Amino acid sequence: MASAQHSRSITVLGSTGSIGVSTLDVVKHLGRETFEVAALTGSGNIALLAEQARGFDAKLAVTADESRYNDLKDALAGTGIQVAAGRSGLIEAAEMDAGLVMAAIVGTAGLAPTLAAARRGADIALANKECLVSAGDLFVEAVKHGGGKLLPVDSEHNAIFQVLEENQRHALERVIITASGGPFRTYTLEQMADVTAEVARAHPNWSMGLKISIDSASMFNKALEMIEAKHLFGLTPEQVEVIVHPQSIIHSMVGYTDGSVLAQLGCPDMRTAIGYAMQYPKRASLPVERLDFTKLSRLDFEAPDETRFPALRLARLAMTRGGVQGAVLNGAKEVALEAFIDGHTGFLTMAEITEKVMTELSTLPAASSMDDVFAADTEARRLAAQHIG
Ligand SMILES: NC(=O)C1=CN([C@@H]2O[C@H](COP(=O)(O)OP(=O)(O)OC[C@H]3O[C@@H](n4cnc5c(N)ncnc54)[C@H](OP(=O)(O)O)[C@@H]3O)[C@@H](O)[C@H]2O)C=CC1
Ligand SMILES: CC(=O)[C@@H](O)[C@H](O)COP(=O)(O)O
Ligand SMILES: [Mn+2]
Repeated sequence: MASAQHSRSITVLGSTGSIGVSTLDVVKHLGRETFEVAALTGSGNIALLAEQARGFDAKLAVTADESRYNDLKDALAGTGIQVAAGRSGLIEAAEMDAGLVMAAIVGTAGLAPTLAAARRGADIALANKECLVSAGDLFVEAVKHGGGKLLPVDSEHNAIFQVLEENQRHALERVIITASGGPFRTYTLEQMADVTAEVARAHPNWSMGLKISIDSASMFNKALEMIEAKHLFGLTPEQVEVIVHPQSIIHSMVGYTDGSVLAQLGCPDMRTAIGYAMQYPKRASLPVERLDFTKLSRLDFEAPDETRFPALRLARLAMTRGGVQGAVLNGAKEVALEAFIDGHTGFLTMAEITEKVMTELSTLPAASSMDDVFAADTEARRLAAQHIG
């Protein structure tokens, strides 16, 4: 007799964002018998958060924005769904008893709640690359210590995770991370100098949140992903390669010592990576577009240009220096990115500011605890804000 399947409980941190919405779409597709929703968190988009909480029968809904607590409370009045707000609300959501937590808050704001989930032993489906960029091996250790699995969601890392067999790790030579090159792949530095956030956010292949879209345009997204790969897969900086692949069909590759290169391909739809992380080690059946090779005219590859996209060089510097340099790079970049979005600084200035701060904080000692990571992040933000003026 077939045994009844118990559904797994999932919490989605950042459910109102691009990854969050795709995650709930996968949850809906897989059905109640596969996943039930524990907690959902958002920030400013209260209407969507309340709609999701009702639709998925969540136990808890949290807005990160304390000033919106009453709005959320009103929107969920009479439903029996618990409501919370602010940093403590995010931690409450992360600490609820869900076996799987999708970490899809954008930026360093995602680190503390994701850590809380990791420490209590949840499996972490990790979209929030900033956790690994800032906290590096300390974050990996926290997940290991908690006893949960670390399941990469970022498309490139999910691709590597799909093709990297644990019993072949001894023969792993390199990972080759693909980069679309973003909307300014063919621009000169002069052309990039005057671009606006509105133009920079238009990614050629992926539909994503505002910040990661602009990071793709500056290739800071790829810079973060290089550092993310180093920590996720225990690589040396030299083992992390980047290749520009404008079509975003190959999501990344693994090169072995026998010369073999294994790749994962698919249409650019995050539900594939999300579904793989959610159902690992099984595979879900998902309603995503299938690759039609007869319609793919070509797959192109170009060497990355670190002069036009200095973020890549800064990532290599951060990886080589080690310690808290990832936190410094990311903290400074986040402040510069906000300033660019608000029209207070230029597109190219983002890398200039980040590099200045990395130079100023180049001798910070390695982190022995998360407090050191948060301190490095705070100091990088303070200096970046000073440079912006
Ligand atoms: N989008 C993508 O395809 C991919 C994204 N990623 C990574 O996943 C993460 C999420 O990206 P994405 O979904 O695009 O981002 P979005 O901007 O679309 O969504 C961000 C989510 O975080 C919430 N949020 C915003 N600010 C805060 C805060 N201060 N505290 C707590 N929650 C907050 C937002 O709430 P609200 O909207 O209600 O304000 C929203 O739920 C990022 O780290 C990104 O780099 C990685 C690979 C691909
Ligand atoms: C979908 C995803 O994982 C993004 O990180 C995407 O890869 C961005 O594309 P590029 O940074 O390569 O332009
Ligand atoms: Mn990615």
